[in-house]
Amino acid sequence: MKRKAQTSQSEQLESTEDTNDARKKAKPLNTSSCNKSSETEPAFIELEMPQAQVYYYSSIFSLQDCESYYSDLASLSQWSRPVFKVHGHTSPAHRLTCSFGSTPDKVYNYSGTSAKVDSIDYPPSIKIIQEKIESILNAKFNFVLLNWYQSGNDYIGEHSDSEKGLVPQGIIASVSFGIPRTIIFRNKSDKKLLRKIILENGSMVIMKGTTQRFWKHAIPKEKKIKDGRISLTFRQLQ
Ligand SMILES: O=C(O)CCC(=O)C(=O)O
Ligand SMILES: [Fe+2]
Repeated sequence: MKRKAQTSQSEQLESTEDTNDARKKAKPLNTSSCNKSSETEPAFIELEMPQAQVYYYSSIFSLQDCESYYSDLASLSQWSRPVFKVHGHTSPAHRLTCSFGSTPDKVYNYSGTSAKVDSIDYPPSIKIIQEKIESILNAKFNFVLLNWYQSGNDYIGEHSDSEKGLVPQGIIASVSFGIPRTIIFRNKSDKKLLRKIILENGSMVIMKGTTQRFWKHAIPKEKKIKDGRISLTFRQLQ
């Protein structure tokens, strides 16, 4: 495997300007397939991305549930602002995070910091959300990292989620509540190859297989946005 392919979240301190520019240039959603919605299996679309497996489920939660989950999650006591240490520089993240895991020893290392389990007691709303997506995906998750972008000034820079500590080629499922935000995917070898989707309230995007190896992703700044978005990124840690 090429070293270049093994990039990690340490790249997230890159300038956001490129990514913002990318947001304007990226082709809107390209879909290669769409399944039919049913009670147990909601509709999803697969993005046309070489060497990646990315699927988008537009609304798996009702509007009413979305509102109540957003306010439950926003009132959690565990939110904090991570500080990244890269090459001797420290820099506070432009978002808040917190994490929950099945055992206290679960740690997700990234970008000179680590997401340690804040609690093994999952708040009831997170349990319900997790059960729902586990049944849709027929998969189990043992760790969830939450991101709270309080306005369009908050963002996550381009990165791929480190395979270290994650089940190789496992699933990362990101569930969104609140104001819609754009996610941009950029191919690592053909940097002009971009894809973007709007992550709507109550939606889920999943990345699996070789996605992290060949693509980066980012939630760029969108300065006009005044409202918040909370994402729950469910992960499979080893
Ligand atoms: O907010 C999101 O949906 C994505 C966050 C993300 O990429 C991450 O936590 O690694
Ligand atoms: Fe990520």
